[in-house]
Amino acid sequence: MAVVALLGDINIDLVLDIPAYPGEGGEAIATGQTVAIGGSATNTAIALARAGHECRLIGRVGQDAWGRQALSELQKAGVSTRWIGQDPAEPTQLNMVAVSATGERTMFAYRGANAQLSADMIDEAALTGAALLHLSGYAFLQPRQAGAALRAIDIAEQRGIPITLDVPGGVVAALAEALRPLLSKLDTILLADGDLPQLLGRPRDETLESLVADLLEQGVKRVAIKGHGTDSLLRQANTGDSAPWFPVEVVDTVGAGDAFAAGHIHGRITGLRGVYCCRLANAFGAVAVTRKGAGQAMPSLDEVLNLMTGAR
Ligand SMILES: OC[C@H]1O[C@H](O)[C@H](O)[C@@H]1O
Repeated sequence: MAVVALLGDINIDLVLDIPAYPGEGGEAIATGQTVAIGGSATNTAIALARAGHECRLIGRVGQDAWGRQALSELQKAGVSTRWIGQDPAEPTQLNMVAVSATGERTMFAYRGANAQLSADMIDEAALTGAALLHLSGYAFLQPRQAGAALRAIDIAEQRGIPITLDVPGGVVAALAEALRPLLSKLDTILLADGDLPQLLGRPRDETLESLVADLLEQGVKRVAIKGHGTDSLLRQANTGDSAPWFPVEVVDTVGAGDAFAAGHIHGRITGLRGVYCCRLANAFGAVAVTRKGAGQAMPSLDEVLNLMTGAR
């Protein structure tokens, strides 16, 4: 198995179950709650570690109980915490996540220690021997953390390490300006089709094919379009692959995109063809949505393979 370096948020998610999203100014009574580890890059790291890869997570937590819980859960999942700093001034990021009965989520975040990761904190050793560097788009929301992500990208580029970037749902408007100059550096970008126009600053009615073609012209080598109830796609310069979504019962979509990214990365670093990367990504995502929470909902490889082969 391979070494994967990942950079992004390390959070504690407080997930509240609500019957339906009440709309602005409305009120909802929670019917249940879960407190567990989350953060987009963190979730992907947990899924890849469960698939047997050596995952080195680069990030920052607070010197507090949430930070200690996060480090302990990461270690239990087999993720290396050697490159995670403990910030003396800022708390670990706490995310309030409201999940409705249909599994859709709304998040409220205080970024805390994550946003304190800076370029000078990036230790080149974290990328030594890495088959891939994976970044979460959330890392580009705050200038200091974005500087750290850019430093990691520079190191990866110098060493010829492929870079993957996940664009989380709901934040593309805030990220587009920061992400556009990076496109030519990416091996793979993973995003939802609905986020493409905003990422590229193009009209909403433009076809998916022309938007993907634009991304490829800008130098991204592979564009992975997340399916959720629909086919997922993988486009490269001369080829395109797709795979159908798995019809599972959706309990909670938090972390689904992170699991999807893990499936693609697992396929990529184990040398699988594009169509199998798509299938794996769908299966990782599908298992994740059948369970509550993010980090703890990340699937094992056995669960993924059972879903793909129809085993019970
Ligand atoms: O992608 C899901 C993650 O995004 C947010 O950062 C939450 O922490 C959650 O775990």
